[in-house]
Amino acid sequence: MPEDAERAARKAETRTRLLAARRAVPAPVRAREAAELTRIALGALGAFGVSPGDTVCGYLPVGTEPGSAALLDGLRAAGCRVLLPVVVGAAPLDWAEYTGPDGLRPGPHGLREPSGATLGPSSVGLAALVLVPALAVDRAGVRLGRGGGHYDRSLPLARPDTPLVAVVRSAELVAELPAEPHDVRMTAALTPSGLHALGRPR
Ligand SMILES: Nc1nc2c(c(=O)[nH]1)N(C=O)[C@@H](CNc1ccc(C(=O)N[C@@H](CCC(=O)O)C(=O)O)cc1)CN2
Ligand SMILES: Nc1ncnc2c1ncn2[C@@H]1O[C@H](COP(=O)(O)OP(=O)(O)OP(=O)(O)O)[C@@H](O)[C@H]1O
Repeated sequence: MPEDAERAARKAETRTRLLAARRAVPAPVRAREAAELTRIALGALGAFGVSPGDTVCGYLPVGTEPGSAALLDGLRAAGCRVLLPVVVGAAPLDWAEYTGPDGLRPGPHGLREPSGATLGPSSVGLAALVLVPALAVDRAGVRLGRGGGHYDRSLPLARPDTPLVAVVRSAELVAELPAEPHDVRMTAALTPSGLHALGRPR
């Protein structure tokens, strides 16, 4: 098998294994982990250089993903403007403001997306912090996502000094993942056991 096809097959297999492991976590454990993620993320805003009035790009978890709407509500209560991704085919992600649970409508892949105006793909460049959904992340900051390449096309539009924080379960922070040239490196991992700096600080 050519090298690329081999790596793609390995990544697909890893995604299947990680999603199955997430599904095996009992709902009460997931809820406890989500509460820890909220506590740790809100406690770390100052360390990330995020102040009231700043914009934070987050995401609404789908299925068994770590995270919660409560984390987004907490960011808003801390005075942040929260943007959520809006999928537009294979283009870089668009973004729209999260105004609370009532301002959402169903999107693709079981996602809920803001029903308000989209702000354009470059609005990720307004973010003081980006919380990035991931299936796994390694110590060097290499992220494994859903396989659509959405975040890899969008994150180059973030400011170079903006922390890019992958949100994962503790077992999903791993020693090494297969890296590709287009992979945008994460600067930290947010897990229910704490925040972990990854790769080289930026
Ligand atoms: N919450 C969240 N939002 C996101 C992403 C993500 O990974 N998580 N994305 C990252 O790029 C983009 C959307 N890409 C996605 C691609 C596939 C699936 C997916 O496989 N959904 C499952 C249902 C969820 C599950 O049970 O795990 C499905 O369609 O069956 C979700 C999002 C932008 N928004
Ligand atoms: N910057 C980019 N420009 C064009 N294509 C890209 C870019 N980044 C990734 N892709 C393409 O997207 C596909 C999926 O990439 P990858 O496996 O890294 O996705 P992922 O990071 O796991 O997914 P996601 O970000 O959607 O969660 C690959 O075919 C890759 O070539």
